[in-house]
Amino acid sequence: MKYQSRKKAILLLADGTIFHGKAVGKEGSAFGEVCFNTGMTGYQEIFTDPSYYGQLMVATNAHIGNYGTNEEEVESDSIKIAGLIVKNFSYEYSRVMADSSLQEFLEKHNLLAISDVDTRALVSYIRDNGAMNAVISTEVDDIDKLKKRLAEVPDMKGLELASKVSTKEPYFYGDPNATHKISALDIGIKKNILRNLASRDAYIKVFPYDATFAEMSEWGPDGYFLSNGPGDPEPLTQAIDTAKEIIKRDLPLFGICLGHQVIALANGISTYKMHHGHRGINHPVKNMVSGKGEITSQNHGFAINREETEKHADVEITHVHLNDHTVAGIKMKNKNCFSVQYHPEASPGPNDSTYLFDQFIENIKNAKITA
Ligand SMILES: NC(=O)CC[C@H](N)C(=O)O
Repeated sequence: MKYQSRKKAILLLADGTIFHGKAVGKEGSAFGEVCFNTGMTGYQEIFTDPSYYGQLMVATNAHIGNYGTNEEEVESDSIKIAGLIVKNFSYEYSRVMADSSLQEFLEKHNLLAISDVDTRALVSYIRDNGAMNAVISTEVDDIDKLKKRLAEVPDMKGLELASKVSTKEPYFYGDPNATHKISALDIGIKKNILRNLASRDAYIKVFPYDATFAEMSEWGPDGYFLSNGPGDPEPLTQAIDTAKEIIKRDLPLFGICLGHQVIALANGISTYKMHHGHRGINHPVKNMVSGKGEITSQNHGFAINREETEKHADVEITHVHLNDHTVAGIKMKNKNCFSVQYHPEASPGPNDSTYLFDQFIENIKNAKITA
């Protein structure tokens, strides 16, 4: 499509600020919470990551689309972001492994994207003013109408979204003859987590977001996993109860991101909405046990309360985010339970934290020995 022929588009923030751009292809309006990701690569994985459900994603990388898309590089079966905001959109692409252009991929999934936005100014605006609801739209002639519709979009704080992305029915993943059986609660699970578990000799049964402990334990799993996912963790009352039941019985439990927040809530530690969150693939984390640094992939807008965690008798902080000293990982002192706020299954990398999957499998093996 010719640059000149593209329709005008805007990004309107909830505080009334407007950024100008052009429609990439499709016309219309898309609403959500605006957030930015600083990763230089991995756009297709980001768009399909269920944790982004309900969010308008700004890519800080100045060129998006230039390496096309590949059917296999998805974290779920559809695009989960609510809309896309970029600086330069590449209609052309070049990569041996690519099977289509990003434009075709967006069209197939019916996603609204706008380009030619001053994303550097936009990102520093979000950094200064915090994450907020916004709309991207080609309906630029009636801003007041857009403002009214935007005012009706619910706040991310308090929003339960896991039910929108979770599987409706339980399903199995991996080799049925694998050594370890794991029950995973799908509150927005990424495919690469399942790949990481299955590649460590595990067979996984994935359950809907509201599965009870009785349902998850019925097939006799060796360990339990709580996934990443979108929205505020606090309204996930059933998931929190299920976590409590697993913890009470001291069964092997591992949680990632939203799953980590659910484990904290199950321990009575509160969560809060961050100013603008962490989204990128170069976030520095310190492992407080080994003293080593890890470069990690992150994607979260909520975090667990650090003071409450420090004071907690049964919970220990194992990982800290080095930019803002928020809690990046915990373990329970006398239970077989640990979790991280970041993404050890990062794809594309970094792969510094994949040892956490090995640790989970070790925990499962040890529990089998002592059982
Ligand atoms: N990646 C995730 O699991 C994100 C968890 C949660 N929705 C948050 O924004 O903090």
